[in-house]
Amino acid sequence: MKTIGVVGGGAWGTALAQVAAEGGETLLWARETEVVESIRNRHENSLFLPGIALRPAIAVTGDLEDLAACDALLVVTPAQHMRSVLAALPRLRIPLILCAKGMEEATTKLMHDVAREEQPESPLAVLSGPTFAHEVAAGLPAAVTLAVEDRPVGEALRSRLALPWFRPYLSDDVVGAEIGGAVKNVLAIACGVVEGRKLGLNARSALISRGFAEMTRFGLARGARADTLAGLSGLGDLVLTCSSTNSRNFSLGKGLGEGSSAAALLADRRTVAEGAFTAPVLARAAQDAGVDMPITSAVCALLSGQAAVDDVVEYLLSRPLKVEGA
Ligand SMILES: NC(=O)c1ccc[n+]([C@@H]2O[C@H](COP(=O)([O-])OP(=O)(O)OC[C@H]3O[C@@H](n4cnc5c(N)ncnc54)[C@H](O)[C@@H]3O)[C@@H](O)[C@H]2O)c1
Ligand SMILES: O=P(O)(O)OC[C@H](O)CO
Repeated sequence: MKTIGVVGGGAWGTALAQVAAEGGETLLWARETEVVESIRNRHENSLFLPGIALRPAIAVTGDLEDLAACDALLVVTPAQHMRSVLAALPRLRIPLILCAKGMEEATTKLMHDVAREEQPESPLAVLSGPTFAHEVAAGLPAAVTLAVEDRPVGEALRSRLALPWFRPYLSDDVVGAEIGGAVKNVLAIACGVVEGRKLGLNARSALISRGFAEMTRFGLARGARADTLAGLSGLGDLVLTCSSTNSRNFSLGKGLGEGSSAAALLADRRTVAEGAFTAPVLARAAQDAGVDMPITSAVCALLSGQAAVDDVVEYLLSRPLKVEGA
C-alpha cells in the first residue's frame, strides 16, 4: 500500500495525513481553497490546525478525482457530509477507512452503512479512539481501534499506518467501533455541562460511568461487542473527551452549563461538534431499539432549548434508584 489519500482537510484529516506521510506517499484533499493553498505554500493548515508544521511529503489537492490513484483512503469528513463526499468520489475498489464519529441525521445510519451504499465495491474499515488531533499531529503517543471485517485488509492497513507512537489495535467489530465514537460525543456534552455548572468531579465521574452503561446498552442492542465498547474506541475515547476543554463537544456542554444557548454556541463555528448532530439521531435510534438513554435525552432537551440546565439536572437526579448492572 504505497499512497494513502485523505478525504477532508479538517483538524483530524490533517493529523492523520501527518501519520500517513511518515510511512509513505500521502495525498490530502481539502474542500476549502484556503486550506489547499496554506498547506501547499506554507506546510501548515492555518484554518483547522494552526501552528503545526506539516511534513513536506504531504501533497494536497482540491480535486476529488485525484484520489482515485491512491491505494486506500482515510475518509475524515464530518458525519453529516459523509454521504455527499463519498458520492462525489469516482467509483472505487480500494479500502476506505472511515474516521468520522457520528450517525447520519436523515437515516440514523452509521458511517459504514452509508459508505456501503455509496461505494459498494470498496472494503470498509473504521478508525476510532482517544485522539485529539493536535496531539497526534505533533507526534505524541496515541492508540486507536482499527476495525475491519476482512482480516488481511486490516493487517495491510495496520502495517501501512502503524508508527512507534501511533498504535492501531485490530478488531473485526465495525459496529462497536463506530457506536463508541458516536455516543461518546453526546456524553461529552453532558460532562461539559457538569463542568460549566460547577457540579463537581464526583458528578462528572458518575456521569461517565452511567454514560458508559448507556453506551453499552445501546451498543449491545445494535450488535456491538462489549469488549469493543470497553476498549479504545468506546470507554477510552469517552474518558478523554469527557475530561478536557480540548474537546469541542465538552466545550459546547460547558458553555451550556454556564448559561449560553446552544444556538449562540453553534452559530458561525467552522469546526464541528459532532455530538450536537448525533444527540437527536441517537435518541431516535435508541427509542427504535427500545433502549433507555436518559443522559442522551437530557442533552437533546438542552440542545433544543426545551429544558433549562437546572431542570435537566433535577430530572437526572430524581430518576428511580436502580440496581447497578441491571
Ligand atoms: N479533531 C479531532 O481531534 C478529531 C479526532 C478524532 C475524530 N474526529 C472526527 O473527525 C471528523 C472530522 O472532524 P475534524 O475535527 O477533522 O473537522 P474540523 O472541525 O477540524 O473541520 C471541519 C471539517 O468539515 C468540513 N466540511 C464543512 N462543511 C462541509 C461540507 N459541506 N461538505 C464536506 N465537508 C465539509 C471541512 O472541510 C473540514 O474538513 C469528525 O467526525 C470528528 O468527530 C476528530
Ligand atoms: O473535539 P471533539 O469533542 O470532537 O473530540 C475529538 C476526538 O474525537 C477525541 O477522541
